[in-house]
Amino acid sequence: MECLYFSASRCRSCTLMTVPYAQQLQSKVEDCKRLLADFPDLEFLPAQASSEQGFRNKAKMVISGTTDKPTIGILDAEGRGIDLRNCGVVADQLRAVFPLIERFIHELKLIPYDVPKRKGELKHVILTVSDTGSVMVRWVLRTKKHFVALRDSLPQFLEQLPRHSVVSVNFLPEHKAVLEGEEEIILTRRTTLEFGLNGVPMHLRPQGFFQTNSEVAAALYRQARQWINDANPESVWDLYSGVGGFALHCAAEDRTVYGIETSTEAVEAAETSAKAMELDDIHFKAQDATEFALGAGWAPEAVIVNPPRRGITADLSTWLNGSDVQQIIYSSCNAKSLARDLERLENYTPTLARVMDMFPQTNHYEVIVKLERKAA
Ligand SMILES: C[S@@+](CC[C@H](N)C(=O)[O-])C[C@H]1O[C@@H](n2cnc3c(N)ncnc32)[C@H](O)[C@@H]1O
Repeated sequence: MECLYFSASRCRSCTLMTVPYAQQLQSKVEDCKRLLADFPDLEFLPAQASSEQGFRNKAKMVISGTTDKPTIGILDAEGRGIDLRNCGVVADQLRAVFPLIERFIHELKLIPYDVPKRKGELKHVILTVSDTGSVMVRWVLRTKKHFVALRDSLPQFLEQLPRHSVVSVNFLPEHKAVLEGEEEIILTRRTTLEFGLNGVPMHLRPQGFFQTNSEVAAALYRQARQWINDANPESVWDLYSGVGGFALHCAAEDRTVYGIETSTEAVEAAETSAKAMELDDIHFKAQDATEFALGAGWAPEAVIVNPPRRGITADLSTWLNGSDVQQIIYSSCNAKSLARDLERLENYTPTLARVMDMFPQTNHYEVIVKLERKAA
């Protein structure tokens, strides 16, 4: 893919930008095979490719420059803004929102935050687009100074956005290299962005986690659903369930499903989906995954885990080894911690793996692995 920002050295985030896509995919599969080389029975299914461009459903943009001439993009090493509004990996529907952001910065006289001087108000805009085309816009402000202006202009702003869009304001008062603060005020009546991956309604709240590549996320959930349905377990736990993507895809008649996740907001979002799908034997709980497993007093037939980059805890691996769980599906965005965890899961044989290219143009990838319990 051609990127003028990359060739002009204005942005180097996409480290593989000059590598042909087929080669990128092949080297990710090779990297994954190398990291999982200690599991000789592991068969790799063909990798799931992604679109090369416009695949990111989320854009996290730093606002800098001035009210008259804001930059929407990143900061250079000195903390000055670099405009990246034509970034090719961001979804077209999000790029279409940038001119509107600029217009509202002008019209409402919003003052971009100046990092070196530690002055100004508007720090970032964080945008997400759902697969149905609705958009979530989050304005990240230093203080409440511009809040009323943003709130009062909401009707005009919403008029320019796709239907069912969500708008919020987040406050990040500290001078910190983070993207957002804890306090968030949702301005729209609608509080969640609705996705419909594979026809399954999923809801994202402003501070929640959602896979950043909708096309590949849909393929990931289909893969997990297929493996679960092949084994047809009566009970499934989805640990680290987020807004419930795996759990909701694997729900079926005569199957009990639990989704366990620490974020209460994500759990509420998952419950909204379950209600909309009229599923009764699916249960979401806000709890630490290891704590839940160790304290449950029973084990399901199958467990899905999709932890953050650090992987699952040693205690959870130990518990799984000693349980009656017959099948584990492990979806990981870090094959190194995955390799460590598969080693610890000594009572299971990893049998199938599939690289899912969630993050094209970078070295990162998701991989999903199926494990079967070894015969006693
Ligand atoms: C990689 S995301 C996966 C989310 C979800 N499975 C999906 O497909 O979108 C990891 C999730 O684990 C949650 N999490 C982090 N630590 C946790 C813990 N100790 N116990 C349970 N969930 C946790 C995070 O809030 C996040 O939603």
